[in-house]
Amino acid sequence: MQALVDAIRAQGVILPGGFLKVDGLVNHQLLPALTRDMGEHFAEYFAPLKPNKILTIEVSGIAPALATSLVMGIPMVYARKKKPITMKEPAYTAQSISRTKGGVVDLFVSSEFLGPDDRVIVIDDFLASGGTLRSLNTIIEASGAELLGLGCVIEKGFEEGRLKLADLNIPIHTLANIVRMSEEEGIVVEVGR
Ligand SMILES: O=P(O)(O)OC[C@H]1O[C@H](OP(=O)(O)OP(=O)(O)O)[C@H](O)[C@@H]1O
Ligand SMILES: O=c1[nH]c(=O)c2nc[nH]c2[nH]1
Repeated sequence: MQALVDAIRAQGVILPGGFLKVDGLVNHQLLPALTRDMGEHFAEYFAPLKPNKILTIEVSGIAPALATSLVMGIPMVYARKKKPITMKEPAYTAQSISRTKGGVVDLFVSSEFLGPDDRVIVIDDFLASGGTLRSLNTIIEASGAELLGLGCVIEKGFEEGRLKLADLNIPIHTLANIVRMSEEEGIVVEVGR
């Protein structure tokens, strides 16, 4: 998605530890036209798989997942990181590592909104190590739903999450790929794959 690549080149900042700050378009402020385009790209790519549900994880996955759900006309469910008292049991749970905040987080999805009838695509903001998708897949498997594919806004190709998830045997589609980034070279980014 060329507009996303341009926005990353214009606004992306390299932070210590191999982190990319894109708070102006993905992780803090959201841009309506860019976010709508993300949804349209994911919807077009995943429509042939005929999903009936989108799963994401709070917080930064919600915007691209909702944009996709609006175009596809299917519900979007987000895994919660704290179990509210309103959540109906049984809830499926898995642990994941928060890359930006550090530490282990618990993820919860109620059986009320995910089950054996669901054909699921996962939409998230970043694909880095692939650990988060692995955790969501644990939840999907426990629920009896079927995982059809993964869409992420930004892939950090140098972390090789795509390779690490190869055993899942699902299509993975990203909108921009960070090939590498360093002080010397800056952010080397290309249209996703
Ligand atoms: O492929 P991975 O190595 O798992 O990294 C990707 C995950 O890291 C971030 O989550 P995080 O909890 O840090 O941030 P958020 O609260 O902004 O969603 C991001 O939102 C992805 O879910
Ligand atoms: O804002 C972010 N920047 C990153 O580099 C990253 N990697 C995983 N998750 C991330 N979130």
